[in-house]
Amino acid sequence: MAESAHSRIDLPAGYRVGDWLLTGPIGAGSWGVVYAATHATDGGEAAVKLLPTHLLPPGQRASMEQLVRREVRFSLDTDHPHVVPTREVLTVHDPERPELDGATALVMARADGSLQDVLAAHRDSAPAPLPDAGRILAGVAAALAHIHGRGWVHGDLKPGNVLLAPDGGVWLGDFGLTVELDGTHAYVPPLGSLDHVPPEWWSDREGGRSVVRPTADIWAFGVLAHQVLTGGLHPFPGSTARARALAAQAYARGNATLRLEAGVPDGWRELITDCLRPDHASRSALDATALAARAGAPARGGPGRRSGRAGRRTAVVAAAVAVPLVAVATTAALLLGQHDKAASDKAASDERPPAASPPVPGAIPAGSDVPRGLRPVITAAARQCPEKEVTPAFLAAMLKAESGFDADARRPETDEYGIAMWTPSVFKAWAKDGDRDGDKDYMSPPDAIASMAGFVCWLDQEYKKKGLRKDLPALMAAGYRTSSRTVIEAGGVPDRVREHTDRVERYLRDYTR
Ligand SMILES: Nc1ncnc2c1ncn2[C@@H]1O[C@H](COP(=O)(O)OP(=O)(O)OP(=O)(O)O)[C@@H](O)[C@H]1O
Repeated sequence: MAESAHSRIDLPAGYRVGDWLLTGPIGAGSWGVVYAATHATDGGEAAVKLLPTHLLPPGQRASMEQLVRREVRFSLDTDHPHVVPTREVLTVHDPERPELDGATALVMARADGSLQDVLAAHRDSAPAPLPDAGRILAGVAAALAHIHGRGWVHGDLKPGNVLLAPDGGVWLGDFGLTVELDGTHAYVPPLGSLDHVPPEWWSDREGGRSVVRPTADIWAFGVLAHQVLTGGLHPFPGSTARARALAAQAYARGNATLRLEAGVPDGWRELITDCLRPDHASRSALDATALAARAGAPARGGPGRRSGRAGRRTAVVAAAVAVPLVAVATTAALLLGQHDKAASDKAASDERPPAASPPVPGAIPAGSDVPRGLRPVITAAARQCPEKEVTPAFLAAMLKAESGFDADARRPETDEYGIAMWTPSVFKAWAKDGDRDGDKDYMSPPDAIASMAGFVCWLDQEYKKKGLRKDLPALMAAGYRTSSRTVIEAGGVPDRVREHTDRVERYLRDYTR
């Protein structure tokens, strides 16, 4: 299925999608292909995931389109240091390439590679934790806690979906199976990595769809943690993914015991055991918040703590004799077939305590007065702009200064309306359909905020072109109240809007502390 959707996509270097020039393919997944790209004007780097669904047979198209819509929605609405940042979402218009015309393009920050690549590189070494194992797992667990906290389930946690950022950061990616819970569970097509789905995945079906719960991610984390801490070994025996899945089901039925690899450090051993409880009910004692706390707490005696390096090496060598190579499949889906990979790792490891999640620069602080419901809208709007000054905190400061976050604000005497105080005729030139309901309405906060983000982004770029690089937030606020020309001609903030721009700067400082 996936092959037919994107296997014909073969784009030359320099192919343009929006403002992005594709430089070469990175890889392909179940229903998309990912290209490296650079920004046409500022040279910034990105990864562009092209998701063509229109060529699928009608029976598959509807459900794939739904998955793509969810992936886009989740990606735009999520802002977390351990979730791959999405810059913008575009639609490809290229009638000369029917295989691509109409495809969704997800523009993401570009990673250097995935955890799967690291495991593959260690496949011929003796089983041992990957360098940085604790930090990687703490990052993944923090991402899961965030995702679950917002009422979603990732649904496809596996090493291939853990991306490693150029600065060493850890990002969870690929939200193709990510789904918002409806109460305690949700339904998705029966897709997923056979090596990472929980035992109940095979039987818990309704109308041909799998029931998915947060505990499915917890199970997948247990498998992934075992792989990371052993250089790739799956916790269940078997030379193929299907054999390992059968072994996991035998364990879930009580016909086999869980035998983790001997070299898994003690604290992690207990955590992995809790993640791999045999059924949803017993696993649900561990939620993702507790998982993240335990995965990120080596200094307090949590999983990362371990006796001396020499002791670990002895255990690892013993394990290497007892358990030769266990193949690890990274297959994407039942629908796609499988490929196996043997994996193991160097005996030496450097398990550093995980760094605490750094605050995202420019994010809206948790305790601020920005209305909760607006935060994802503002965050998604800021993401549409590649300029570093256009942050969620800046847009929030602008909205507070413009309307005090009042969606019904009106100033008829100056012809300004709504949360972003748009003048209707000006709005028309910048209008975006932020809530994607088919129209663009300055009284709709998502439309007004997305349009504001687009306008201030353009202002920022105009100022930079003219060599105005200082106090850009104040200049954007001034340009929004007057015009870019007024600000450029004044060479700074015109006096008549100084009071307003001071307010924006003050709010921005409050949100940046
Ligand atoms: N932001 C990114 N930066 C760099 N590489 C990426 C990025 N996102 C995905 N990739 C890489 O692109 C390839 C395809 O990724 P994609 O998420 O489409 O599929 P997958 O996770 O490999 O498979 P599946 O979709 O079947 O689960 C993978 O090799 C992945 O590591």
